[in-house]
Amino acid sequence: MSVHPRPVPLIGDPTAASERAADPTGWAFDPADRDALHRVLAARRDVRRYRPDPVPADVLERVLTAAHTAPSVGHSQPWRFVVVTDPNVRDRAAVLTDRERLRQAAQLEPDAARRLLDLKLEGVRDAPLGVVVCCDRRAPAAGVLGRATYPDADLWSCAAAIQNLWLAARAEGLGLGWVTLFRPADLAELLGLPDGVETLGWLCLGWPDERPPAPGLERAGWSQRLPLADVLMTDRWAGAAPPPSALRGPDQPDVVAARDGGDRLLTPPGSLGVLDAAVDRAVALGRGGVTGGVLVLAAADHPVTVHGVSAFDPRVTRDVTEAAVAGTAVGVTTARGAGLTAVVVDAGVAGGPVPGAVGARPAGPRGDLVGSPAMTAEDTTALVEAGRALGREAGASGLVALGEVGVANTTVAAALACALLHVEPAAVVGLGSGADSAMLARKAAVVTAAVARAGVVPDPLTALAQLGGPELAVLAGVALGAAEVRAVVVVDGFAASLAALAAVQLEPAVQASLVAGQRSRERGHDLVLQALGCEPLLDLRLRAGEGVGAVLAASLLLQGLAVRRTAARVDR
Ligand SMILES: O=C(O)c1ccc[n+]([C@@H]2O[C@H](COP(=O)([O-])O)[C@@H](O)[C@H]2O)c1
Ligand SMILES: Cc1cc2nc[nH]c2cc1C
Repeated sequence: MSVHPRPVPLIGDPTAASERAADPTGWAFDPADRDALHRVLAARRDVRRYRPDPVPADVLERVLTAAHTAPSVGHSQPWRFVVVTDPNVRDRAAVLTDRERLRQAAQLEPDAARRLLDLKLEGVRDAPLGVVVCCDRRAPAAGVLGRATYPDADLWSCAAAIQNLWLAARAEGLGLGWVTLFRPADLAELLGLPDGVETLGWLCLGWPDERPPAPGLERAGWSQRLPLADVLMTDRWAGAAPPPSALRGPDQPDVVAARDGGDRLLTPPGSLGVLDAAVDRAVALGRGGVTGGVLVLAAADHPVTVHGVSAFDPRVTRDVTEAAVAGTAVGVTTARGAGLTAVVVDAGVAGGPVPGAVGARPAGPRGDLVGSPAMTAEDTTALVEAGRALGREAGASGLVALGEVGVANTTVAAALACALLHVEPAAVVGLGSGADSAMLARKAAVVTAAVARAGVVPDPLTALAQLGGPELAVLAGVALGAAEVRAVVVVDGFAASLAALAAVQLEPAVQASLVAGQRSRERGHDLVLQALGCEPLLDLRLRAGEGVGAVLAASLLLQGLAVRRTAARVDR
């Protein structure tokens, strides 16, 4: 293997993963600078008394620049600083605080009220400058990275700007007092703020006429700084039960080592995109050396076919399964081309056991979902366990691809999706192997009725028993067993992905073993991939089932692993 000088980017971070690994602490400031930072943090005070002397423009610009250097959600920089020097505005603001002070005191018990009135809270009148930090909230939260989930993160960003301003002011010897004794609407009106712009209060800024060694409220006995231990918890809220889990994802050093390995190739880091992420995953699991794998193809029929929900006769399930055993069905043929072997599992094909297939068939009654559960709880558990054993075995040496065949199982999968994802049938009912609009409407009605019959579904095993199917129970088990032995599990289309999702809901660490092979043509598949947190390698609008997408992706992954093993390296 050839070794080349490391291509150093001309822009951005020039450091190499090897340098960072050799000295993880190499980004630190020297101890004197670090200690200075901590001195500033400890000496920051809320100042309420000021000298009237002006703040020089260059000093003001430094502290405002510090504020503007703050972190912000999605780099949205939502802060706007209104620097108030006009005595008219300042005096009117001071009146507002006078009012609120008395109103707040009136809410308190008499003694507490007197203590509050003893405090000098406003400082607005004495400070030469007022800085009103405003948050411009007019951009829709969903458009800002990180704000769709935490809509108030823009306000927190402004609070971070205030903290920066405060610390920078302290380093200059300036005092700052953060006053929130305002009705926000009053302050907004005083400053003429447009709708959608909110204030975070008024910052008094100027040379301090007090140099408090400790926080004023602490000295006045309102409160004490709590010991750090009182506010610190580890992993979970104190007293909360740990989640039961038998499996673990790869250790963090292995995750980082996988990325380091990628960084040593003669190519820009992550240049293979989604494939690189999948390769990293495999390497972190200790599977960087794999050169093959197994397609586990699970087959079953479904009583729900009586409702006219598939474009095909149920007999097709058996035909495909027999062809798979013979090595000629589309899925196993594709697997062979990809360098994978196949294990065909008969998880309940109608017409009796399929010769040559591994048998893992339900013993008890099967239901049509609408009138009765898909299968019994005992059968569900047994099938998951049978799958688990197969997964362990298949995963011992290589990749494990999940494939299924079962006429009408896109209806089954849609019902299972409703239970596992808490979504409406309309979001997950799709064309399957070729429904028309009338059949789509029947599928939606069947799924709706099935979900209503099943009622509240407390856990994934119950979901599989009530609204799933035997091939999906087997595949959920395969994912569990393969993850147990740290194999990479390549997931196929809609139904196979729901089996993987059931496994993840049973054991969250399974997710670390998953690679989404593809985004299929089926309507609800993307929602399932989102819930899995997996970006698919391929998007070919496949609707072949049988693990076709999984093995095509597995082939790509094997190529990616070979590249990772054999491509030119850089020297550091
Ligand atoms: O993988 C998919 O997302 C996918 C999408 C549509 C159809 N299928 C296959 O088609 C069959 C189910 O389709 P259907 O219309 O009978 O529910 C089943 O055998 C699946 O393997 C698979
Ligand atoms: C022919 C046929 C082959 C399949 N393979 C997986 N699902 C299938 C559905 C049909 C209908």
